[in-house]
Amino acid sequence: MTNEISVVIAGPRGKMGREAVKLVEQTEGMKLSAVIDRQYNHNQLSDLEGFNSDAVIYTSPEECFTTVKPDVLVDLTTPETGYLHAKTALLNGVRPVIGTTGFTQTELEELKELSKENQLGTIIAPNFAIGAILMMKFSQMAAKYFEDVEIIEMHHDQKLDAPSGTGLKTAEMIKEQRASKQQGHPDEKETVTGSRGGDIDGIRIHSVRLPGLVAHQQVMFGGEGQLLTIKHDSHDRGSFMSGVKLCIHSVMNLQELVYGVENIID
Ligand SMILES: NC(=O)C1=CN([C@@H]2O[C@H](COP(=O)(O)OP(=O)(O)OC[C@H]3O[C@@H](n4cnc5c(N)ncnc54)[C@H](OP(=O)(O)O)[C@@H]3O)[C@@H](O)[C@H]2O)C=CC1
Ligand SMILES: O=C(O)C1=N[C@H](C(=O)O)C[C@H](O)C1
Repeated sequence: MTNEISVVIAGPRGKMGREAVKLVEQTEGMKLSAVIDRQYNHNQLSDLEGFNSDAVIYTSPEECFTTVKPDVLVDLTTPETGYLHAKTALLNGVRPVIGTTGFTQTELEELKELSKENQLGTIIAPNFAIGAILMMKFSQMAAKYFEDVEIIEMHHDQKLDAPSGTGLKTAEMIKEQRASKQQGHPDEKETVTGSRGGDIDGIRIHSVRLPGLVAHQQVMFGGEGQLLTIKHDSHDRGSFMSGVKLCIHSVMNLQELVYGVENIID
């Protein structure tokens, strides 16, 4: 009989997945029981360069969950795959911790329902870094006093989704705080489509993608004669790992879906 949390990681060869594999392997009380990868079915992770874990690789999430029966799935893949993995996990008694971003509102709602029906915790974490979570919370606070705000999120050029999960969540949190407003001049016109960025209830959001970046965001509030900028930078993916660890522990005690790590740190 062991009290270890049995964890499966999907996307172990990815930039985040590699860090998460190290984290789980190095954390007392957690065991990396298997990984889900679209290649290398039934190999051991240690067959791949850079890994020394004896965790077995599965290409089929269903086979993985029914064979291994883990407690938690940590997904760090792509939007379509992450959604399928989360759904399959919930249907097989496994609690998802989802770092993957880019889910649609309908997908989020569906996972919320499934989580509730199965009384299994799920955490959807647009950003695991404590600094980014605070940036979102501070922005929500500031929105009470400044109604004009624009978000600039900046990421590496391999990112698939735009805007980022963090940018979207920041806008949603600000929206909860401020009255709806269309910003800028009422007659403004874009002479180049997209110049004013995305529009979330009047909040403008701009996505920058450049090699050399990791994950960065600034939230700019403008008022009479003043500008408030709230900014966060992740310079490397180690910044996300304490949040991943917290979520693996927290999801064990949840019976429903929680969207945003800010809801579990308080
Ligand atoms: N919540 C947070 O704090 C953070 C979230 N993220 C999010 O995590 C996700 C992963 O990011 P990152 O590690 O940078 O991305 P990478 O592209 O480096 O890694 C993605 C991994 O997913 C695998 N993958 C892709 N498609 C499939 C598929 N169809 N089935 C199974 N596996 C698949 C890839 O395998 P292959 O090599 O075969 O393509 C790869 O190993 C993104 O959604 C990103 O936005 C990132 C950082 C922080
Ligand atoms: O793809 C990334 O890299 C990141 N994705 C997340 C997001 O979409 O907000 C979190 C962080 O910004 C890094």
